[in-house]
Amino acid sequence: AKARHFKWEVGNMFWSPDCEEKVLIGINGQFPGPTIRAKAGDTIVVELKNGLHTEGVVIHWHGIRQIGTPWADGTAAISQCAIQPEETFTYRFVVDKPGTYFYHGHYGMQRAAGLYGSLIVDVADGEEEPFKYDGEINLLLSDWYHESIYNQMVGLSSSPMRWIGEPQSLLINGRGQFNCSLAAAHTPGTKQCTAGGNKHCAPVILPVQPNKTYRLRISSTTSLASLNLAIGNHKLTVVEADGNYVEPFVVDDMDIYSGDSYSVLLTTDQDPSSNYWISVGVRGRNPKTAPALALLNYRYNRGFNLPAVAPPVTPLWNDTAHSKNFTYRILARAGTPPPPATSDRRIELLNTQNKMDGHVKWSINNVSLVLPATPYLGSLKMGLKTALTAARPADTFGRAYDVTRPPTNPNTTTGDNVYVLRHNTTVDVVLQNANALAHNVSEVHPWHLHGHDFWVLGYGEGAYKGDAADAARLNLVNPPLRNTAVIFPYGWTALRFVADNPGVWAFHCHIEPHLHMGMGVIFAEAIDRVGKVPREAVSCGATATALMNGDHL
Ligand SMILES: O=C1O[C@H]([C@@H](O)CO)C(O)=C1O
Repeated sequence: AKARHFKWEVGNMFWSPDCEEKVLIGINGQFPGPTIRAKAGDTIVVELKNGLHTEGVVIHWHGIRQIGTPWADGTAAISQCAIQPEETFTYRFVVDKPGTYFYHGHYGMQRAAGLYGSLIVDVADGEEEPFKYDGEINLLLSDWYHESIYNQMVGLSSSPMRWIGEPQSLLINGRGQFNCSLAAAHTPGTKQCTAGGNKHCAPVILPVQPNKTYRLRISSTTSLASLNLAIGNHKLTVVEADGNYVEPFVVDDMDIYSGDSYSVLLTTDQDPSSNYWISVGVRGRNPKTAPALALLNYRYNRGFNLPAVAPPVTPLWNDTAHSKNFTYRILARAGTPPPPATSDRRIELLNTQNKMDGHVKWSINNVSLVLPATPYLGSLKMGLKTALTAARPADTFGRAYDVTRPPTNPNTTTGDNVYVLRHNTTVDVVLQNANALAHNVSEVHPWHLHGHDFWVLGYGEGAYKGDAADAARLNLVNPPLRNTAVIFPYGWTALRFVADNPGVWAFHCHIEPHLHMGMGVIFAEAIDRVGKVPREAVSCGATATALMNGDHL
């Protein structure tokens, strides 16, 4: 294992991801940010300089558990103080497990401003992946809005709320099409996009050799959109999800929610005289965004040789049965550690869209998450009295709540939503979906846990009752290990994890506007066992004051 050093500077820059020039947040003048490639067991060292003019920044290493380094998790107000303009913070952490990961901003809505990139961990020297392939292709998926994140945040926080709406384009490796289609010949009413030369928005062309097997690494850092990916004529064999091997299964198309990552194997066994479409479309919300297209370029065809046939059609956005069919097929590969047979605590989290003084919020057991001025990791480690508000949030919600209807009295409060977890306890979380404020609306929410993988024990329809029928829906034999799991409309999802990583960890809906509107909780885990927090992580707010007054970390 070795240490891999990176010197990065985050900055605003003009960029045209879909050929419309906007300002986004890039790294070292690149968008998306540089890809980190490492081997399992390596230490990653990123010296991150904040080159933004007037705001803080942090970077979260999505899927990396940060075992023993909770201060490097990159969550503003949770694990560290935001890095101020011109300041440098050094992230130092071990990538312990091979897999497909990514990194992104975790302060306000900076992820949606383009602050993201890929993080790929290969097996350690001398180890082998449990499947074979000849080459690799990386697909980092995102969605893109033409309105700045500042407009978006003000709109979401206003009364009445101004919703951000659907994205203007979907991006593949930071490139998308707006107001034109690569497949205009098959898409009535659209203009043909051109080859693009070296423009930021030049279409993605992925060269492959015939009769080989490729590992496609696919991850989604979308702000809002749930995606579906398909490749014309080709089947996909799913082998990895969120840095964990899954029992291989074959699909024609796959759903990818924000926060998910996958590896799929693709064999280039089709007619080599043609190129093939890679199509990424919207699921789960009535789409207003055109699919993003890229080209699988069989050598030695010209790269910009458009397929004669239409791109694969994205399944209907509200075909939830299709989504469930895909998700339920994801099971742990043989050899994955099974979950403990029982748990020590069950936390049931009812997700509701809600109102507060005319503002629209998302709340969890009727409390909407608000982050504090002083990050939790420092304030809890230093034992500051002001770290937590008086009441701990509830472990359950009223069984009488009707999840099939809008809230009868939409009236939420805000709170810190900090759940205190005891070291090495096994925790079950049941995420309960419900009807939103409007009638007959219940949305998909991908929940992401920091600091851990969890086993996805099962899914159910309607209200979770915790009875024998619900228990029978749980898989304790080969549930997949993941860090992101979806709750389907009007349904529930049950997770299990072991609280074996002291730190303060966010657990939240990965939809950027929903987190902004309060859709998350915090797990404060075995704080007394957290190691020495670096000063740079706590040099703000009440922890800075305490340090000046001679308190110790
Ligand atoms: O949080 C949300 O708000 C809007 C809508 O419910 C109100 O405009 C929407 O689609 C969300 O996901």
